Amino acid sequence: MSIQIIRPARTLQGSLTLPGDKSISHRYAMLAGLAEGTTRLSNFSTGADPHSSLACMEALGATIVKQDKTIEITGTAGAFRQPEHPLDCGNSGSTMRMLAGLIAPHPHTFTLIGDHSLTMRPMERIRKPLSRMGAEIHLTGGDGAVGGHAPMTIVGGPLTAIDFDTPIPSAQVKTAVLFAGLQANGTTSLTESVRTRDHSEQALKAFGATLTREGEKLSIPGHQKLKAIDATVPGDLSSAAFFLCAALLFPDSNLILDSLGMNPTRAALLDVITALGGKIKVLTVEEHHGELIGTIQVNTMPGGLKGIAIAGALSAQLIDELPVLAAIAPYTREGITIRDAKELRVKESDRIALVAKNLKAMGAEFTEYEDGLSIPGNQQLHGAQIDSGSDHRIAMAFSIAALRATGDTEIHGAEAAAISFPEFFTYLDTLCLR
Ligand SMILES: O=C(O)C1=C[C@@H](OP(=O)(O)O)[C@@H](O)[C@H](O)C1
Ligand SMILES: C=C(OP(=O)(O)O)C(=O)O
Repeated sequence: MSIQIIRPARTLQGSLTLPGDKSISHRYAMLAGLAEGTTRLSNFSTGADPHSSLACMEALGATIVKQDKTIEITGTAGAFRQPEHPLDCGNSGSTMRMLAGLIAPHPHTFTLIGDHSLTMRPMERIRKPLSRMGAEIHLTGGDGAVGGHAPMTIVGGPLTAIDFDTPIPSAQVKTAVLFAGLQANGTTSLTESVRTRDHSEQALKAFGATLTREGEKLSIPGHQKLKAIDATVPGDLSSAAFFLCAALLFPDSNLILDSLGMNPTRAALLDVITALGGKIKVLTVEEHHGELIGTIQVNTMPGGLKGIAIAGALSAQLIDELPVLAAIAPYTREGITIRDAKELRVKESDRIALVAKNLKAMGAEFTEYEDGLSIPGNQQLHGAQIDSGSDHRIAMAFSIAALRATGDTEIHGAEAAAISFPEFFTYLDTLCLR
């Protein structure tokens, strides 16, 4: 396990191009693997998770050529092969859940495995709709709080369209159903309880699929064929979140981020940054395959950080950014409250418990709830030993809290950052002035 030492900083300045978005990279990798022809993707995510998706595509018969951040994927033209070994999804919930929907219509038996963390995560949420469509899915366990989990076996075959109402807000569950519906008999419809990130809808259209939305109802006809694309993956806003929050901590910070993904279903963080007292200037914005890509400049307004209450749909839309928002909450004036975020307990770690443990280590006061945290403002944190719990977002979130603490902070298990953002510590060092 590696330890990274973070020293307090004086301010944060510079400009960055972020590596490609993790969510979009997964989807492009999977749809390219199913499509006919060779897809060329530049600025593909450098995180380990989307590379787990690529490895699964290779095991299913796609040909992958990697050259730095450019990836060429020659697809299977709709016919995945029987893999020789279990499909290893590593640490990636996105890979396991979305892949399940993609492969379930194929006439093979698939075993999906993952690391210790992924093996603890709930999979019943995708088993339910996919088995309603006719897939035979066996999960492990099922009695504990999490319910059935990996290893998962899928006995694939022809599927039938369903009408599905998503009980929990999850873009991964939505995607599993859409990817299965794309290849099923009939038209599959899906209504979301909360509108989650729409990268799958945009990606499906980019690869040539038909998909419609009427109000909150999405419909996808089955038996559709996909065609390869050329695309550039926008910079990852959830990775940018760490530097955006760091910029808020210092009065004279100045941060420019270019080629950044700004999909409106993903960009709630930009509104939160503004509400907290950050000033965001959008310098450019363009659209590519349905995704907005822009350049933004972030500064702080005089008067310090306000506070915010995050609840309801906003919690779902900000789900991956909540750990870093919680980590900077003590430095705000009014504090930050996060509710309706129970999902955080079943991510790569129990993120509510780990945020609480690490805030406490740094000397903060807070209240922990089953579905969130309330963290008062006007608190000075001190350097501490941070436990990442092998969770990338926890390792990075507390590196940001450390920038305004008194004394140095040790991030234990810092290597976890590579799951989504291997360059994180190098970029942080470049941007921080001490
Ligand atoms: O669809 C996606 O790419 C993701 C959806 C979210 O998970 P859920 O679908 O479980 O909410 C998020 O936490 C994850 O990092 C990526
Ligand atoms: C929850 C995350 O990813 P996944 O569900 O794909 O493991 C994340 O990146 O924070």
